[in-house]
Amino acid sequence: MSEEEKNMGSKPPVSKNEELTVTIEDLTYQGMGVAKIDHYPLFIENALPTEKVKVHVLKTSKNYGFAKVVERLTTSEERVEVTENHYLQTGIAPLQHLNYEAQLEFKRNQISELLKKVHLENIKVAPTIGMNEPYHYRNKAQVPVRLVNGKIETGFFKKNSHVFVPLEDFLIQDKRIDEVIKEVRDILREFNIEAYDERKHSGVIRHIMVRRGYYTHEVMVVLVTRSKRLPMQKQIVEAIQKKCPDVCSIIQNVNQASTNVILGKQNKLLAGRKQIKDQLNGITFNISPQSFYQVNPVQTERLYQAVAEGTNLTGKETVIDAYCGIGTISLTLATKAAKVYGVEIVPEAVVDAKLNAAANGIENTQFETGTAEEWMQKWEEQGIKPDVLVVDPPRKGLAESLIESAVKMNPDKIVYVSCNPATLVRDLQLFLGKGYTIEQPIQPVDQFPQTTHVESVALLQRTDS
Ligand SMILES: C[S@@+](CC[C@H](N)C(=O)[O-])C[C@H]1O[C@@H](n2cnc3c(N)ncnc32)[C@H](O)[C@@H]1O
Repeated sequence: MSEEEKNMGSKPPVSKNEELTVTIEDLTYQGMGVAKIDHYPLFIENALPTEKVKVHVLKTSKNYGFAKVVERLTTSEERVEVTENHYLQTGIAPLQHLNYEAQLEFKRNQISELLKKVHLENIKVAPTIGMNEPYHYRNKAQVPVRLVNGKIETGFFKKNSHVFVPLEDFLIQDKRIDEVIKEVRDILREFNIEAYDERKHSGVIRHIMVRRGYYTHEVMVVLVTRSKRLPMQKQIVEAIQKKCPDVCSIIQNVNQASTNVILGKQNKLLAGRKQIKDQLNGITFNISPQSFYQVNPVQTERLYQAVAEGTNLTGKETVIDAYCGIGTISLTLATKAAKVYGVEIVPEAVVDAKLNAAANGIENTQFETGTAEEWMQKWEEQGIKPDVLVVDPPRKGLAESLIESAVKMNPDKIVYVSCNPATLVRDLQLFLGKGYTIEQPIQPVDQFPQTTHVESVALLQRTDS
């Protein structure tokens, strides 16, 4: 039994409001410092391994507690001095205080540690591919709009609270997106448009969403409203077009539900086009408001290059791209394959994927709307035999049923693109038990600098191939 397990159930060795001096031993996957008092973990924001800190205990439970730094007594060599605490407090940039080299290592290490836990330390993890400029990279922003001191503001909420922090520089968003948000906010102020009030479920504007093409510079503005009607619609649209000539799509999205989900189902095109365009590795993509599109274009090109290297296509292969979004991976691979099948659950994204294939003159793709689980089974029953399967699931990873269909289809290679190392390692174990092996290091690619998110690519190969 470990010391932690022995302590479980006994009274915590610290109590709320106590002040004590501790040394940080570790960093959690959420970027919090960990200090141990008699093996009892205290989680502390803005504290890095090796640092000695005086802390105030905020909360204790049976097995762990939370504390905040009162004074930092020693400073880690890996610390970046942060003058603006908002990005840590709102969770926009929970690793902002850790230097970038150390962030990249933190991400690589997360995957290695998870592999070690399940005795797969023989699988290597390559150094994380990082960015030269790890700020202002996001091509999409979804910013809440609230009334603060009688004024409409855009910003973010402090973590786990209803405290709203107005912001103008969002640190990790494309700078032009920040400017457009400010312009739109000012226009909403000018026309006295009401901000959403979540307690009363009243008001008009809930969020401003902005997307910008990295290569095309085309901008989409989505005004997410609680009400079906957008007062002063014509004037607002004209003002946005006048102030921001790069905006080529203005959409109203209606979300009447009391929910944290940002977008509702209904889009009304107010001006311009329903989609904006962007490019990745020389291929043009149309992007609708609801469609998933990787948020870091510079790193996405590197991510997709890692996928393409893993597949090592010769032009003869049949490929399945499960969880294909708007077909970005499918179309990247289609020029090097005989046929690519894609499946995606969001209908708008499938419309985009088909449009994208046509717009790029790519004729060897077939996109289906539905769940990857159901379509993998259908394709398996239809006798489709992929040489390569690419999976790029959401954080929850793969369903066991999909893994079963995949194994029955017996592809030579499975390229697993993951945004969650925990589910990646869980799923890899299942494939390893079913005739697949991993010979090449897993490749992390830093899609989300300053945050704790970890993206990586793993290549599974059939043992008898
Ligand atoms: C991480 S994204 C990857 C998209 C695409 N490969 C890319 O790089 O842009 C995952 C995608 O899976 C879709 N999705 C989620 N659950 C799904 C399911 N059960 N079946 C098919 N697609 C699903 C999401 O809508 C999203 O587009």
